[in-house]
Formats: sequence, structure tokens, C-alpha cells
Amino acid sequence: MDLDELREEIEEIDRDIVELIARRTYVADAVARVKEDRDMATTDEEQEAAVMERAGRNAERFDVDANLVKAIFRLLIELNKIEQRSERGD
Ligand SMILES: O=C(O)C(=O)C[C@]1(C(=O)O)C=C[C@@H](O)C=C1
Repeated sequence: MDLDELREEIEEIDRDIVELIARRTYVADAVARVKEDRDMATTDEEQEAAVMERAGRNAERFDVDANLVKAIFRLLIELNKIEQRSERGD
């Protein structure tokens, strides 16, 4: 494979990553509505800890740096919370 082909492969993967981030955010919108109906706070620290724990385990499974993957998930959670707060209007 030459460099251009490899970069095309990266471009495709990058598109897929953004699509998955968008999907995760759309689900967060639905979660926000359920939590609002049940009078629950946007932040659920126990759930965040479970998500981070799972991210670390999956990183190890695929042999990538667990701390860096967890940093990405921290950003994904923050993105969801911003989205959820705007969905709830608070
Ligand atoms: O599971 C939830 O309750 C969510 O709102 C999703 C999510 C996440 O992005 O994983 C976001 C905010 C919460 O603090 C916990 C987890």
C-alpha cells in the first residue's frame, strides 16, 4: 500500500469515528429526556465511572494506550453533558 492509500484508509476511519460520536450524542439526547421525566440530574458519576472503566478495559483488549483512550472518553462524556443540558434547557 502506498502513502496515499493509507491516508485514504485513515480518512474513511475518521469519518466513521465522527459518525459514531454523532450516534453516541443522539442517544444522549434520548437519555436526557428520560432523566428529565424522572427528575434525575444530568450528571451520573457512578455511570461515568462505569463508562471510563469499560473504556480502559476495551483499550487493553485492543492493545492501545488505556490512559489516552480514557481521555477521549472523558471528552465524549463532556460532549454529551453539554448536549443534554441544551436539550433540557438548563
Ligand atoms: O448514562 C447516562 O446517564 C448519560 O447521560 C450518558 C453519560 C455518557 O456520556 O456516557 C453522560 C453523562 C452522565 O454523567 C453519565 C453518562
